[in-house]
Amino acid sequence: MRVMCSSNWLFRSAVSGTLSSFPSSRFPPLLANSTASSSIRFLNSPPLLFSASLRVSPQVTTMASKNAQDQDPRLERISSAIRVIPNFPKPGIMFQDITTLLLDTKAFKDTIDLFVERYRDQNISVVAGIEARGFIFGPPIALAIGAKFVPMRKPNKLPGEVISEEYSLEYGTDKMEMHVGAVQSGERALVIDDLIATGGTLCAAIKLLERVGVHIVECACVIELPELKVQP
Ligand SMILES: O=P(O)(O)OC[C@H]1O[C@H](OP(=O)(O)OP(=O)(O)O)[C@H](O)[C@@H]1O
Ligand SMILES: Nc1ncnc2[nH]cnc12
Repeated sequence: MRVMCSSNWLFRSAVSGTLSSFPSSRFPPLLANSTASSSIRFLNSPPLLFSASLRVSPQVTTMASKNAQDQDPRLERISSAIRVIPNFPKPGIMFQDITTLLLDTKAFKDTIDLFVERYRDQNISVVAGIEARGFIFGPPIALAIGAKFVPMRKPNKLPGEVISEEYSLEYGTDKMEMHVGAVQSGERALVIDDLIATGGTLCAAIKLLERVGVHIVECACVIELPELKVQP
C-alpha cells in the first residue's frame, strides 16, 4: 500500500490497518506490517505516513476493529464513532464523517492521546494542520507536545504572504497555502489531517514545508482509505 507523490515522496501506511505496535517506537508499525518492503522505493529518507488506520469501508471496519481491539482497546471506540455517509458530496463517494467522533468525548480524547503518545518525545516544533479537518486534530496535539500550530489553508484565506501548492483530490482539485515565515528552515514538523485518500493533500503539505527547509518527521491521519491510494 503506497502513494507516490509527484515530488517523489513515498508514503507507506500501516498495511494491517491497525496500530498494533505503534507506541513502542518510532516507525515499526509501518515497517513491520509491510508485505511489500522490497518493492517499495524509499527516496531520500522519506517521512513515513503514520495512519491511525481505522479502515472505514464497512467490511474493513469490522476487520480493523477486531484487530485494533487486540492491540489497543481505544481504537475500536474511535472507529465506531466515525460515521459513513454514502454519496456525499458526490454520487459514489463514501464520506467518512469525523463530526460524530467529536461528539464522543472519550473517543475524541483517545484519538488525541494516541497521537500525543507517539509524538511527544520526537523533538517536533511544528504541527502543520491541513484545512479543514486537520484544524480539529492538530491544535490539541500541538499544545500537548509543546509545538506551534501552523495552518495549511485553502487558497485566498491567509492574509499574509503565502507560498502555495496545487494538488488533486478524490473529487476535484485544490490548492494549499502556508504563510511565509510561519516555519523556519531546519524545524521538525508533524503533518496532521483527518484522512488520507489518494495522498495528494498530504503530498502538497509536505512539498510546501520542504520548500522552506522543514524536516517532516511524519504525517498522521485518523482514517485511511487504502483503496484510493495511488500506486507508483
Ligand atoms: O488524500 P486525498 O485524496 O488528498 O484526500 C484527503 C483530503 O480530503 C479531505 O479534505 P477535503 O479536500 O474534502 O477538504 P475539506 O476538509 O476542507 O472539506 C480530507 O480532509 C483530506 O484533507
Ligand atoms: N471519502 C472521503 N470521506 C471524507 N473525506 C474525504 N476526502 C477525500 N475522500 C474522502
